[in-house]
Amino acid sequence: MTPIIATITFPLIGAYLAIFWLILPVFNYFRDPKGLRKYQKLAFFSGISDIPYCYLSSKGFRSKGITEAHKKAKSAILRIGPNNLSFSDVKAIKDIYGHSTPCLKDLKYSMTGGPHPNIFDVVDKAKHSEKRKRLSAAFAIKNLVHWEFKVADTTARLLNAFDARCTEPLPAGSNPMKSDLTIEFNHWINLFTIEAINSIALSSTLGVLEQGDDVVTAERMDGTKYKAHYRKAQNTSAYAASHFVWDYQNFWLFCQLSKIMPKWRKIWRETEPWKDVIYHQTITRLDRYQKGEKLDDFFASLMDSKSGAPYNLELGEIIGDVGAFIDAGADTTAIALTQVLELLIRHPNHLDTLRQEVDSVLEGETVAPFEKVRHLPFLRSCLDEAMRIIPPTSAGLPRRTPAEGAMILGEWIPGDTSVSMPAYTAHHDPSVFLNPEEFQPHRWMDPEAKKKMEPFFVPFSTGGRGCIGRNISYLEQTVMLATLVHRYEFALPDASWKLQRFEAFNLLMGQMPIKIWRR
Ligand code: HEM
Repeated sequence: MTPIIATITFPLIGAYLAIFWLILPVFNYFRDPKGLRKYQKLAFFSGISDIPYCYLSSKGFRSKGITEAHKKAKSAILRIGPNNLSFSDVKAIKDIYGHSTPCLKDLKYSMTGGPHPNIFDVVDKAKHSEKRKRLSAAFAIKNLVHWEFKVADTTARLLNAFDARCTEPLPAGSNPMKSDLTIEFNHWINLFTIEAINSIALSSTLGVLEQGDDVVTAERMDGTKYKAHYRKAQNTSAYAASHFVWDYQNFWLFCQLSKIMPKWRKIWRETEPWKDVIYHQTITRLDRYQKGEKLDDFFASLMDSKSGAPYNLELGEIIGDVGAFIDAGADTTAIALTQVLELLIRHPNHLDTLRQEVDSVLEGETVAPFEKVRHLPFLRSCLDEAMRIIPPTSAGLPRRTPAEGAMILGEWIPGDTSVSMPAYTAHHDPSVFLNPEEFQPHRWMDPEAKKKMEPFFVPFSTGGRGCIGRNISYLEQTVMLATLVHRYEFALPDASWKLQRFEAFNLLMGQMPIKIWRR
């Protein structure tokens, strides 16, 4: 930069920052047009900037941070940004997310979505209903039977990998040797959920379970192909956005500024293949469709109505929705399965109870048949209790009040305000879940108690924008957990070992090295 340009540029940047980051926000804070100044703040600067919330997000567990901040402030409503309110009373769930809420998905979704909104990030109610209706049959509980054989087949492929990595039984009371920790469970279970969703959604087999890694083909729109890390690209995309997206005004600027740092340049580079993986998966399946192959998968429901009439969607929309399935449908279920296994290994009494229940219905099958295990009450209690204690999507899902405002928790919240309630906060409310920090699957076994807890158990969110893949996830989780506990014994490195997490959009899990051996 020449000295003359520098003399003009730096004062301009300085003036921009002073006006838009300080003078206007402070002026608006005191002018208080929406009356939000009465609420307690997450941090000293939360009334004038979203940076404190971005900072909390960058620390890796914002849902827990927000839960603690509500407790510390002894307040059910917390101002977490100039135009952003967090709620901690479970009664707010219905107001913000319930079927009759007037709130819509917040700006976050359009900012991180692609050029064609997909079923996950589309904001407009009518457009969302149209998409959801098209896909509802494919996701319906009565149609699970279509996907069961795909899940069973993928489970059997994971067992091949696990059988090959089995070790000798662990002598009672000892810790495994490092060389016996042959399975990084979170890695393998992610490969399983990646294969399962690609099979269910696109009739595609990637071969990652046979390879033991996440390397797949990515394809640019000009047709050039290259090899890319599927899971790494997906997770890094969520990781990168989660640092900056909460400041809607400055999101783009923060992303660009971050690229000054070599660490962030590398991170953004690693995100790039994700769109090319989605493109390759879509184009490959589209080619099979155009050649007249009849396949039973989500893609088929996206292309033609039940009577066979084509929807004639634009390619961009098809790519968008395929991206939504394979993005939303893999890591969430993998997080749930890693979490439940960790908790069960740490609570051998519950693992024993679960084994007895599963063993009582299985008769030598390698993969647990869904029909035999789907109604086992303790199995379902273990899955739900793990998703209660650590919801895979723990953080507050941002919604926006309509222009005319909305009643939340008995308070009138002005229009165009961001509002949210973290599932983590709801699931750790002691007035609903007694001793919320304890893993107690039995809490779900009493039908009366269950009825009281259920409205506030929201790992899949709730209402019209609740998870459409819930039944499929339960299918995968139920078959996988029953199969694993029936076939293997497991051990963690030692009692002090801790599972690492980073909350991007979902609560991504770190490595979980385990020793396994056949029962
Ligand atoms: C344990 C597993 C899962 C959890 C915890 C989970 C959680 C959620 C949550 C909390 C939402 C609402 C997101 C928001 O409002 O921003 C959601 C939406 C969604 N999920 Fe899941 N999910 C899981 C599995 C799946 C699976 C297997 C699929 C299969 C494709 C899937 C597909 C979707 C889609 C397409 C949406 C958007 C629905 C809409 O807006 O109409 N999810 N999920």
